[in-house]
Parts: sequence; C-alpha cells; structure tokens
Amino acid sequence: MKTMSNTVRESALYLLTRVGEEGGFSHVLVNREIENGQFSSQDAGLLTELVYGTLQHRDLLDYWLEPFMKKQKKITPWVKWLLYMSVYQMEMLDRIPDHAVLNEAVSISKRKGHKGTASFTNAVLRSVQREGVRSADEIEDSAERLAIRTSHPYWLVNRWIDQYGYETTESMCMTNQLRMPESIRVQPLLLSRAEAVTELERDGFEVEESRFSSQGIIVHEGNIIKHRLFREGLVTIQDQSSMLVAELMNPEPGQTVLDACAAPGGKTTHISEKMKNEGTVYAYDLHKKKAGLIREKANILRLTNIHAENYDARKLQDKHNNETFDHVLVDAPCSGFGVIRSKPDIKYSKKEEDIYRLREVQDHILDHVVPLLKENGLLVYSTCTVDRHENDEAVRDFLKRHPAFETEDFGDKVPEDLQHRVVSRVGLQIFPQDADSDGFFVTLLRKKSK
Ligand SMILES: C[S@@+](CC[C@H](N)C(=O)[O-])C[C@H]1O[C@@H](n2cnc3c(N)ncnc32)[C@H](O)[C@@H]1O
Repeated sequence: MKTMSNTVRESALYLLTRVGEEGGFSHVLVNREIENGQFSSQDAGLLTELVYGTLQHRDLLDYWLEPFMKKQKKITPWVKWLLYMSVYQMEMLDRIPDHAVLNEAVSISKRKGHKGTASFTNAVLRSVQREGVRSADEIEDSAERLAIRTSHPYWLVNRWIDQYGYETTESMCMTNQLRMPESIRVQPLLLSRAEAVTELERDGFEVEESRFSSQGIIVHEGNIIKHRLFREGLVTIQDQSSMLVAELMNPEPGQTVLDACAAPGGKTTHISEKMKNEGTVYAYDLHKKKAGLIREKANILRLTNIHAENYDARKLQDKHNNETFDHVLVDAPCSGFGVIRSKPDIKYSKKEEDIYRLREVQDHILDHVVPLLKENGLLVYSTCTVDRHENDEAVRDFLKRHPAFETEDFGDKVPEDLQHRVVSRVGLQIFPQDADSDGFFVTLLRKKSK
C-alpha cells in the first residue's frame, strides 16, 4: 500500500535524481514540488529535509556506501539516490527509526523497479544497519578528509586552503552543511521594520533585527511565504549580505542608477526603496524571462521607478550615453560558492574552469559600464562567491586597468564584527561562517574627477 510518507519519499527521490543526474536547481524544484504537491506543512518539511540533507552530504554518503556496493557493477541512478537518501536518514536523522526507513526504501524499490532491485536495496541497507558506516577519520590527507566529511569537491577545498588557509576553509565547509535561517527585507515605504517585527512576533514567529540593514529581519522560526506580510508585498526574501549593496551605495531620491546584472531584482528593488521610489533605476539582465522577474518583483513591492529590460551588460554603451549614471551596480554572474548553504547543488555542478570563464565575463561587464558612470559616481561590484580570482584579484586588476578609479573606504559602514574581513581596502569578503548569511563579496569603486 502507498502511504503519504511514501509519497513524500518518492517525491524526494524524484527530485534528487533530477538534480543529481540532470543538473536541476534544488531550490527551484523543491519549491515547485511543494506548491504543486498539496503536502501538509509537516510533509513539506520532510521533503525539504530529505532533498537538501541528502544533497548536502552526497559525497560522505557515497563514501559510507561504497564498501557495501562494491560487488554491484552498475547501479541505476535512482537506486543509488534511494540508498543515499535512506542512509542519510539512518545515520543523520534521529527521529526516523531505521526499520521504517528500510521498509519504505524496499517498498519504493519494488514499485519503481522489480524484485531484484528490492532485494538489493534490502541487502545493502541491512548491512549498513548491522555493520555501521566507516569513519572519514581514516583518510590521511587533511584536505581530502575535509572534502569527504563535508561533501565538497577536493579541488575546491584545496583552492580555498591555498587562498584562505586551512582553518577558515574548515570552518566554511562545516558551516555550508548547516541550515541557514531565512532573512527578509521590509518595504520601508509601506511598513516600518518595528511594525513588521511586532506583527511577526504576534503571529508566533521568532525573529531578530539584522545588523546588515535597517530594513532586514532574520526569521529563525516561521514560514514567511504563507504570512500576510509576504503575500501582500510588504516584505521580500533577501539574504542579509545582499542587503549591504544598497546600504553601501546609499543612493538618493531622484538619482539615476544602473543595475547591470539585475535579475531577479533583489538589489534593484532595494535601491529603488532607498531612492524612495523617485528617480530611475535602469535594471538589465541578459535573459528576457529574467527581466520579467525584475518587473514582477517591482510590481509586488509597488515600486514604479524601475525600468527593467533584457540586454547584455557588455553592450549597454549602445543604449546609454557616457556619464549618465550617478551610481552603477555590477552584481556579477559568478561561481556562487557563497550560497552553497542554500543551494547545495552548486558544489557539484560548478567546475574550476568556470571560475576563469566567469572572470572574463566579469571583466568585460566592468570595463564596458565604466564610461556610463558620472565623475564622482560609485561603481559597486559584488559577487555571491568566495574566490579571490573573482573577488579581490578582480578588483586589483580592475584598478590597474582603470586608474581613474579608487576604492572607497567603507569599513565603518559594515557590522563591527565583520570589519576585519575587509581585504586590505580592496573589498569586503564575508564568509558563510561569519554571520547568518551567504558568503559574499562587495566593494565600492569611486570614479575620480578629472
Ligand atoms: C548574481 S545574479 C544577479 C542577482 C540580482 N542582482 C539580485 O540581487 O537579485 C547575476 C545575473 O547576471 C545575469 N547576467 C549574466 N551575464 C549577463 C550579461 N552579459 N549582461 C547582463 N546580465 C547578465 C544573469 O542572468 C543573472 O541573473
């Protein structure tokens, strides 16, 4: 008989196989499945836990399972993911008894495969239950041990150790395995942060004011998507570190601002709010569909000073005259290693060569928007990654190519406990372990007057 928990596990297995084998985005697919699946909030919680947890620990689960699967020459992808998901529950979740995990895995195997699949699943999981899993402590090489323990690619762990040292890397990898509380931004033209906090607390939410932005709130407990404040466009979901961008740019009402890589519009709308919905924010993104997302977000938040369009940031000189903008934001396409906590699939999909390919795009975009900025204007460069090549090195090289620019000192404008993360005046590198936020890089480049 098919039970509800079977349905949740089958959905989780379907999503894991899709993300793991075909490269889908976990956060998009999980949200869509929950919206379409009519799950209770408890089942939605289990589905999220199973997908994110299994993905986050994929390499460790594989290391644990390897001795038990040695004899099997070829394993069908969904069977492999079913075993990962089952061992994840047996070894890492306390609340589900092993026999329940085992029974459900065997019944899914029977339904999706055949008798042989079911007996293979049964045999592997019973052996895991009987013998226990091996410890990653046996791995001699410290980088490899850290990579397996925290399921990060070996090359990435080595790269981070070279760039930031072992301790910072270890702390980053461990933090990437932990769930992060969501943060939201209040639309200040419609509601004050104090009012939002009062209403959320009244409705049983556990919240905390963000140190990154006077509009930010951290949601420790409670589902914001179902709350009136979110549904009525009075708050929007945004990572705290991303809120620093508009805070540091600090645009004024009536100014003209360019957001060159803007979708889905998190920072565009924050900039517009800072400008009190006066003046214009020109928001571009390469993809037409994505430009639509910016308009959607602006509508939801009732912001009307945003002009969103699909356009290649490397061609914006065809569209705008030189020295048009008071401020320019390049929130560049990047490798995204700062957001592994909320998007674990990034660990497995991005390759080292992507970093170099993306850096070329970042340089092109930066070089191209430079003439569009007015004298004394600010160019804000940010990425949601942790990598020197895309961050501080990119800024150093930019300054060499563009002597008309200098970095602006903004150390005193970031939370006190993060000030030591300013990389020798080149920019601020936030690591995921620093605050309840994504890893992020931001810098301010001032165009000097001639
Ligand atoms: C980090 S995301 C931007 C996030 C956005 N600023 C926000 O806060 O919501 C980078 C964006 O750059 C876009 N992009 C990539 N190459 C581009 C290009 N050549 N011109 C314009 N946009 C580009 C991507 O489609 C992606 O949406």
